[in-house]
Amino acid sequence: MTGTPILSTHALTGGYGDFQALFGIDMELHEGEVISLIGANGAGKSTYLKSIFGLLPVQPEMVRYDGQAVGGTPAHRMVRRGIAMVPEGRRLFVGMTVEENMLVAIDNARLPEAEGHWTRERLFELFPILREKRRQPIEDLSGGQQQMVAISRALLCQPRVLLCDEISLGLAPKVIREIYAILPEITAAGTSIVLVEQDVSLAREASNRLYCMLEGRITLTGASSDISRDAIAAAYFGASDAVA
Ligand SMILES: Nc1ncnc2c1ncn2[C@@H]1O[C@H](COP(=O)(O)OP(=O)(O)OP(=O)(O)O)[C@@H](O)[C@H]1O
Repeated sequence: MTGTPILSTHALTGGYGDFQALFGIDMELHEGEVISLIGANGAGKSTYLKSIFGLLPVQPEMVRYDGQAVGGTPAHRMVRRGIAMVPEGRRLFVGMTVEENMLVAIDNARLPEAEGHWTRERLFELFPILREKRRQPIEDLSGGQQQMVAISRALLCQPRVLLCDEISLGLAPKVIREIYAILPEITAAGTSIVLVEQDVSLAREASNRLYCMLEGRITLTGASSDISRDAIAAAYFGASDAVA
């Protein structure tokens, strides 16, 4: 790909205290693109997203966003700059309503709701069930509906980059399709997406390019439509000939 990426990482290393989980991750995300990151449990996908998003320590030059070194910037400032995350497990606020959960990140948003593309009204059009349930406590919603709230909360930050950590996990196929159907709308609105996804078929279909991770390293990358299933299987499980 040509041009300056909106987000990139450079020999990114990281982990938890003395435990190193990531060993030099290079990645580029260009404007309007969806990239997916696949890999087995424990490969380091969530750790990688957290490292980008300022939830784990990294060196400044390891993460570049919009032409600047931003590695290690705290998450709330990342949000203000234009990076938002839908975390694994959704992390919604129990005891608050659907709408309160949606609004919780707005104070920190890159743009005020009225100036941004994403408004509650727009999100209620995309996810009509949330309009219906807007005054209900979040714990009364199904898993899929809660995921819609988590995505809405992130979009209300008006991000230029959206990091999604396993948004399909534990959801019924119909709900997954409903949620994935809005990804083109998100990119059309000017937001590029990094998608961590366990389901390889879903990851391929939804993304322009794919990265496969194994034990903290990228073992395969290429255009999602070009990479063969055999190459993915080899990269996923660690055969030495996994080359795109
Ligand atoms: N809070 C933590 N403290 C210490 N080690 C951790 C912590 N979270 C994850 N790890 C370890 O870091 C490595 C990478 O885990 P990570 O959760 O990033 O993998 P993953 O690819 O996202 O897997 P999953 O799909 O299961 O979430 C694993 O060895 C894991 O045990």
